[in-house]
Amino acid sequence: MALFHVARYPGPEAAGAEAGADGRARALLERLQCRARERQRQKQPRQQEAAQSAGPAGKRRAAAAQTAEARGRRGAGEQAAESGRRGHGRRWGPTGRGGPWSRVPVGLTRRPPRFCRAGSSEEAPEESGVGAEAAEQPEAPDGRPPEEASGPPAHALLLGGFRRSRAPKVQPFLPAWLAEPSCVEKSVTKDLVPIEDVPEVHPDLQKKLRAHGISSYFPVQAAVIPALLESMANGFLVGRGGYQPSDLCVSAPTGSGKTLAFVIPLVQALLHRAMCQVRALVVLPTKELAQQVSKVFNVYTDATPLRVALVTGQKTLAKEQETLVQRTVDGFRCLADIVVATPGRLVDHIDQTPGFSLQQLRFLVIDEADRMIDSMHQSWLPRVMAAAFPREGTKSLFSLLQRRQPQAITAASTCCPQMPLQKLLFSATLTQNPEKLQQLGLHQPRLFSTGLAQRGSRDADAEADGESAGKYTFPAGLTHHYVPCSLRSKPLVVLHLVLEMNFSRVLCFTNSRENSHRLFLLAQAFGGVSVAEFSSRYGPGQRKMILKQFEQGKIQLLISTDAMARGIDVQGVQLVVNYDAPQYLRTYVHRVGRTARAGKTGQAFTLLLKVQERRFLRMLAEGGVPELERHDTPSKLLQPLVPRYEAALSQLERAVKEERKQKAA
Ligand SMILES: Nc1ncnc2c1ncn2[C@@H]1O[C@H](COP(=O)(O)OP(=O)(O)OP(=O)(O)O)[C@@H](O)[C@H]1O
Repeated sequence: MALFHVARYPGPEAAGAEAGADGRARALLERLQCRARERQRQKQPRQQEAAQSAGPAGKRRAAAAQTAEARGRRGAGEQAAESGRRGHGRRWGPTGRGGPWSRVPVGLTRRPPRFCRAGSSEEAPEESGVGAEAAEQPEAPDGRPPEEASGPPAHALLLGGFRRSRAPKVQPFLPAWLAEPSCVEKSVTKDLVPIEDVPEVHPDLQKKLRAHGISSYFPVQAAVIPALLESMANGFLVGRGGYQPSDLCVSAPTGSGKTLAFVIPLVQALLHRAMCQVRALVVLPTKELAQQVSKVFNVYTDATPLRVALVTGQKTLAKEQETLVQRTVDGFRCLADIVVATPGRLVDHIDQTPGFSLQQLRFLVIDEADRMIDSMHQSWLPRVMAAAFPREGTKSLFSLLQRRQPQAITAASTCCPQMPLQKLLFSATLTQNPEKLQQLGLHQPRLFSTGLAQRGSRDADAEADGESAGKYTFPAGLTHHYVPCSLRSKPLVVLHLVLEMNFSRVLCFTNSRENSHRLFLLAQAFGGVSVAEFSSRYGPGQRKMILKQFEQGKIQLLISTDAMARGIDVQGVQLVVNYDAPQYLRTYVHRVGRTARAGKTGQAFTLLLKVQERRFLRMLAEGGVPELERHDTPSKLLQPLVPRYEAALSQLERAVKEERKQKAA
């Protein structure tokens, strides 16, 4: 089983922690030295005074104390110099060579400092450990503790008297729109709104919704659809008085129906457009997701004049160009009203497709917005904005409607009708970090959220970048479990879960392509379960086929990398297994969100090694995951599978060798 790599959490055992402890040790040591020197400076006049008043005996004691203290300072100075020389390497105790304790590595010691009496109970464990290294002295040769040996007298506190005061917590300042979102019910089984109760939606669209088995709107749809329709009440143009509609951000759990929350209003807004122009652009992180969203658009634009183009790189550039523009005698004709794209391919078309124009773009939807913000380094958004807002003076067929970036409203700016560009952000894990959101240049944004309002702004700083403070909400029908197991037994536990639970669709996530492939080969060799893998080893066409077969129930166990963790909506996934525990809470949210969608129930099992347990469970608890149920798999349950498993392992070894040979050839 050494063939499987397991991503380990960087626990205290990890080398990184040791390096971190070194850095902290050095900082603490410097602080201690500084304080000791200061205390000494304050003490010196008092000692001299006392010595003068106590006569020759007192003078001797004072001199001894000073000598000892100087010795202590020298020792600490050497330590600091030594640590400076060695950089981040492993360092040794302060008095250097000789003493029986002196070769204890700094990062490993956890004893409290003997000289740090005051305040030592308040210190963080790492700091206590480091402090012990910094301040501790060797025992005297006669075995007496240093206080009793020839060092300084007990009352001469060399280092100590310091108390670690808590730094006041900096409260974040959140803009009002983030701090006070419009609250949305998180459960899709509560607060459903019958379709007829939202009369703003076009009757044809209502009919289509019913035809597809949708009789009520989920809470996020009931909140967002009317808000969006209202913001476009003035048609494509800016409202009277220069009114520009607000950008919208939507944060709602996985499987809560966010896709229809933008598809319905966008289709309705474009239903009566006069000319075909690209008015709506939807950007998504992966080809599969883009394909899924374009399918939903196709359903609701069917039997309308609206055209949807998918640009993801699945076809050649030329083929995609044919769906976007057509050359005419006097220029180009646009062929798409709605473009669904991945960012890279979109930029290719902006650069290389003659006649492809975003100057009439009215809606920019950024789905899986937090992931898209992470990919901002690709500069796709500035490229889209530059294409959507032409430089002043550029001649255009639609110069009457030529628009400028939102700016201060003046009498002059309101005299020409302008088409606004409204940004719509959607995610189950939308960041609340204002700095990150600022990169999107949102205009008077409005937030719809299922979870953040209850927590208020206080927790938002914890959320700022990462993964804590109970900020995410999960589908109500999802139950979370963890399975303690060893590295050796992990594949066996997966097979046991799949066979024991007898689910027709199980999605199993690993942290790498390699792990997915080997687990797939092993499960295949084990037999008794129809298994496939989904990763970048396969081309888009093959991946599409695999997804289809999985949806049809032809594949019982699909082993996947995180390529499938986000947004993919496969009906009837009952069980998600995290073969490798995800490293980030966001990843966990999206992986387990492939089950328990649209009000259904589902289960998530995470396999945890002993070293991962504490940290992983803490991460989830801080992130608002309902308590995980422990699911033990005693060896007597696994035992019957072992002989087949051993045989499968041998087959796997052979298969891996064979693949290596083929690669090398
Ligand atoms: N009002 C509704 N009634 C019944 N089913 C619905 C409704 N709205 C959406 N659905 C179904 O719910 C499922 C999940 O919807 P969708 O993919 O939009 O979720 P999501 O919120 O985008 O999830 P994720 O965050 O994982 O991308 C889809 O299969 C969709 O058809």
